[in-house]
Amino acid sequence: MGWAAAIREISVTVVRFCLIEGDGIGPEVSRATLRVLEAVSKRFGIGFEPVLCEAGDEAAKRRGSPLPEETLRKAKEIGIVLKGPVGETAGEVVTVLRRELGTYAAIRPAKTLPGVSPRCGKPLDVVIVRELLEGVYVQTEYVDVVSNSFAVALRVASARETERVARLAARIARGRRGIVSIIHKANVLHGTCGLFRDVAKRVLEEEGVVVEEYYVDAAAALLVRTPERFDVMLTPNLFGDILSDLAAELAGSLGLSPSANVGDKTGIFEPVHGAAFDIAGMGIANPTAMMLAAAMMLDWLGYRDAARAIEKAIEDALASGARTPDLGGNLKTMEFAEEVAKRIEAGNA
Ligand SMILES: NC(=O)c1ccc[n+]([C@@H]2O[C@H](COP(=O)([O-])OP(=O)(O)OC[C@H]3O[C@@H](n4cnc5c(N)ncnc54)[C@H](O)[C@@H]3O)[C@@H](O)[C@H]2O)c1
Ligand SMILES: CC(C)[C@H](C(=O)O)[C@@H](O)C(=O)O
Repeated sequence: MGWAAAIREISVTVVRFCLIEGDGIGPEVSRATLRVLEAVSKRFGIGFEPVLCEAGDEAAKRRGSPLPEETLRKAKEIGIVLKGPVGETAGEVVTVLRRELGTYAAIRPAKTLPGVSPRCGKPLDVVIVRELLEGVYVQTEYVDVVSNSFAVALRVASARETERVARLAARIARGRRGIVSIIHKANVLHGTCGLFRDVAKRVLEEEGVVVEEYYVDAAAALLVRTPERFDVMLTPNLFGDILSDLAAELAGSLGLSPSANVGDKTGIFEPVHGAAFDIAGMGIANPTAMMLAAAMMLDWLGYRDAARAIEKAIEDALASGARTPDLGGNLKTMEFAEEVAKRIEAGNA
């Protein structure tokens, strides 16, 4: 995907990572992704050492906590997490992991892949760069417990976090069309969105990329009407959450988009989608987003060829007509995984 070179360049022979399978379809897309990593291992000789860590709704039932102490300790010690979606406890797992590992930006590509019909009639190819530690995600809320009729949430924006996520967006943009669209709502939220817009604009101009800005409501409409006008979209936390689901679905399916949540030396790689309880246990979930999350992990670690092989095998499988029901096909999750894995093993992806 060409974004990682600017972030980190390390070389390891065995990739040790925490694997959180999660809830709902999480274990299904995780198993499919492990099959693809097995193929990568055969083809490229990279060793993988997934350290199974529990987190999510099931962990809460079994261990009394959605994010057991042991999981948090291992995640911080290893610093690399590949995770499936968790369920209703996401607010106690995902947001805490992001804060504890200091992953300040979510890089969320949404791209219409070969043979996939975009939902808006036009292909989409955008990267959402989402600030990931601030906004309302500081999760500081006050409820008037006496009347139970009033609640207030804190929203945080700092120059420091805005600046580093903007510098990352600029680096990503330089490897693409050189344009960053700042998404905000500074016409109403003069303080928080105003700061985000002003700091981001200054930094992006310093970085020498073309800067555009859009109010988030219009950006949502324009993403559907004229997706080609966007390339890299830099967003505050909550807007990025919403727009990345929209972009993934417009590109073809929520099952297609990965997220690389990166810190200075830590990374959490996950699909954008959730636990999809409505289809869990049916073996029909699209594992592409989680496979692409694994590809982003490899890219970030410096294994460009292996990452590209996963992307190419997915593209080739889709182009050949292999697809899961969300894309109008009838393949099961593991059948699609086999289509991808065999292309990697054969060496023609
Ligand atoms: N990062 C995370 O761990 C994460 C992210 C989002 C939601 N969640 C959690 O997931 C649970 C369900 O959330 P939701 O229903 O709002 O959103 P969702 O993303 O799970 O599902 C929305 C719709 O998209 C479909 N879908 C999602 N992923 C798919 C895939 N890979 N293949 C095919 N179809 C797919 C689902 O079937 C559903 O119709 C909630 O408990 C939520 O808290 C977790
Ligand atoms: C589940 C939730 C905590 C999470 C978020 O809001 O960030 C999810 O929607 C995402 O996009 O990763």
